[in-house]
Amino acid sequence: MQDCGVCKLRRHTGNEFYTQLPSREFCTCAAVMAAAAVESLVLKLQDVQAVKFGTFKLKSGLNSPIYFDLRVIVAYPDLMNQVSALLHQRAVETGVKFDCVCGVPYTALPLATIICSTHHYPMLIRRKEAKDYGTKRLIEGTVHPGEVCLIVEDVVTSGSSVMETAQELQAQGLKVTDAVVLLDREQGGKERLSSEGIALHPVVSVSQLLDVLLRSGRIDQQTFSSVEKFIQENQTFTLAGMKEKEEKKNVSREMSYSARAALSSTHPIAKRLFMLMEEKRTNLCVSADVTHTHELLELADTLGPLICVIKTHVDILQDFSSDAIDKLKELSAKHNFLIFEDRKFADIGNTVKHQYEGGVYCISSWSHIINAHSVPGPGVVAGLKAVGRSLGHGCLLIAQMSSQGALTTEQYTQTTVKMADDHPDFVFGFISGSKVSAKPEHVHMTPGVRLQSGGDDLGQQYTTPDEVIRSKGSDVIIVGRGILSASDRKEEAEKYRKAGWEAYLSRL
Ligand SMILES: O=c1ccn([C@@H]2O[C@H](COP(=O)(O)O)[C@@H](O)[C@H]2O)c(=O)[nH]1
Repeated sequence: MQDCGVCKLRRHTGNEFYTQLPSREFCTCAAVMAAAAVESLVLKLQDVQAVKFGTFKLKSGLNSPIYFDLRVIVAYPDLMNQVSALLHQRAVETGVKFDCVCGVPYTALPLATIICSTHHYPMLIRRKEAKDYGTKRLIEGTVHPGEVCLIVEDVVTSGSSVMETAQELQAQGLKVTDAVVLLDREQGGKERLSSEGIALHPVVSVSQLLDVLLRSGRIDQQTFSSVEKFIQENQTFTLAGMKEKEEKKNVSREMSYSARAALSSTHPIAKRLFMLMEEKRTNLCVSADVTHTHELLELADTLGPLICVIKTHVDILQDFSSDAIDKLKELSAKHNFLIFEDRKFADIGNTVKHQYEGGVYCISSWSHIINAHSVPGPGVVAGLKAVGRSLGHGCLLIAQMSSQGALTTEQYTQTTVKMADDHPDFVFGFISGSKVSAKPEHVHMTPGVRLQSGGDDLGQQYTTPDEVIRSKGSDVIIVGRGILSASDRKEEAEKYRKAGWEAYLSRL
């Protein structure tokens, strides 16, 4: 029986696991066992040349007296298992609650795989670059928006790789609160991540590593001191830098429509819409809820230069004709706006396919954009996609409704977003009261807009253009009676165009 130098308790050392502390006392307490595990790990890492001393040019251009190359450990299965176990243990010790795990590409990918396979967590894989075919996803695996994802990394210097992965996950609606890392170089990564709301939990810090190597005679005092000095003098995160970044963040909070058009993952219809919005300086969609085709065409011609989209309810036209539709298509080309038939498909895939393609209206032959409720499940999208995708059309899913008492709950909205994520080749955005997807390629269009908030006597609720675009983060205002009931529709439409556009500019 001896006293433990760490926990101060008297413990048996007999046949149990023990380690020799620097103070030459023995113990089996958890803290000492952890210290022993770290010590054994550090020595093994040096044995396999994952830790090197000398002069190494870093990505930043700096010459470093220490270099970590954790890629080599894939050649040592036992070490891979040991590292994975320690990373997992670190996450458990910190009490982090998480639903899934994502490794930072590439070195941490096999580590995350071992953790997930051993402890039965669903894993997500982050691609460094999107494929230019297939789904074009940047995150592979099943994403459940709202779930918490734990990030796993091998080495952290500035924290930027962890941050990039966190941003991709967050863009999919996941929460990222914690990251576990094998080795923290203590150069500001922890502080930087903490400033972004992510707690970093290292298994070993560079100071611990240097201590172990010095104590075990693997490095001399001079090497120890030169690395310590390098770390102190090469911090990547400062309070001044953070303040500057905060200031920049406040100035530039949102991506422009044109930047979003340029993203490779943006759907062709969304690209066209973003580009024409920027070109025409308008995010106004007029809801042409009129009952005669002459009025529809007059509206399209008069308001054409002021709008990005004309929204129709073709089934309220009393004199629908394919001739009128041909004229509407001509006006769409003349004034460069898109046509959106607000049909709100909501049936099984086979039925919506017929409704979209055939019947009296042959919607797929003239409408660039259609929309659908997600309530029937993914079949509704599959049915519409079977018709519209090859025609280059796109679909908006109804994630929220503007009417009082709408049944579009938070969970319904999230499931709708997931459905959109599963069909990026056809669904390019949402009908919603606010931004429901963090993906910049998604377009959000909001109905129930008027210059004065309020409502009608049938449950419609109105929000102002500024509130919709600036505060709620939507992209397009859909205005019907706000314009249609004005004595001068063109003058009124210009007021909405201006209000919507100024709100957009204010968030850039
Ligand atoms: O949640 C929704 C979805 C669609 N609409 C449609 O938008 C217009 C709004 O017309 P206003 O005259 O501006 O109220 C109309 O065509 C609705 O069918 C919506 O209002 N809310």
